[in-house]
Amino acid sequence: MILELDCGNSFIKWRVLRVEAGGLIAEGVVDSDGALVDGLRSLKNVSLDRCRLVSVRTEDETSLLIGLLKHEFGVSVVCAAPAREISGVKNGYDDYERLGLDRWLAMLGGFHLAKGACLVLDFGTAVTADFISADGEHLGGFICPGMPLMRNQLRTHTRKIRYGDLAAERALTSQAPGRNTAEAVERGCSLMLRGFVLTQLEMARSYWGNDYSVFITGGDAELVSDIAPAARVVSDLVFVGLAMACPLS
Ligand SMILES: Nc1ncnc2c1ncn2[C@@H]1O[C@H](COP(=O)(O)OP(=O)(O)OP(=O)(O)O)[C@@H](O)[C@H]1O
Ligand SMILES: CC(C)(CO)[C@@H](O)C(=O)NCCC(=O)O
Ligand SMILES: [K+]
Repeated sequence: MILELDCGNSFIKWRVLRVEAGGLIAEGVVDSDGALVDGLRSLKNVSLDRCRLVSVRTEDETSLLIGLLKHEFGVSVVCAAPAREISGVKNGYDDYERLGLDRWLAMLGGFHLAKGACLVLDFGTAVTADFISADGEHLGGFICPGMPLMRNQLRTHTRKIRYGDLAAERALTSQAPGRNTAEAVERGCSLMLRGFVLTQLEMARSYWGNDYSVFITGGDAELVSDIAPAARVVSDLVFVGLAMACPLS
């Protein structure tokens, strides 16, 4: 069985697949290396042989996790690495090694599924947009704060913006102007993301007319998916790209 990991800035998304049929055996989201090991240990009838992972964490943090996985489960680990070109997608950064690997893999996955021009939007801790033309050329992208960062900046830099998780969750059941702090902040930030999506769609249309696909991924995808009805929400887009960048040899 193969363990796949997407190590983001706040969470580690993991899943276990059967090697032959590629069938999903288990999956989860955890907030620490320790919680990952505990989660994997608790699985019944699972024996891990190999692991492939992508990380946007520091080299030290990633090495620590790889060491832990080797020690705990005896797996061999392959790590996605920066590349100038994979599967017809050409990295558009001036310095290709600087492009976030989660963005790169989501782009590979998107272009593979679209078989044409595409816009890839990821709503995680950070929000990213990337444009890939029909010939696989990465035109570049955008990075801005995601929902958790926007919310926390407001909390950190004001005295009186304070509310709990339950209020936050309740606030997001509507888009109407807020009548309390939680509603005002949660809906305000949600509208920032939705406005961002509309701007990206406009830009894509200016490049490609109607001839492009949109992919939305990341933990907060559901906050914006209805603003782009033609978009495909693909929660495992990074894993699609991970399999392309790190095929089982
Ligand atoms: N099951 C879940 N577990 C954790 N976060 C979730 C879940 N479902 C939705 N979210 C939301 O997703 C966001 C985090 O997104 P995601 O997990 O894609 O990225 P991340 O690992 O934090 O960051 P990065 O963009 O660096 O990969 C948070 O705002 C969180 O509230
Ligand atoms: C932008 C994030 C944080 C999104 O997860 C990640 O892709 C990253 O750390 N990227 C490096 C910077 C860049 O892509 O230009
Ligand atoms: K991500």
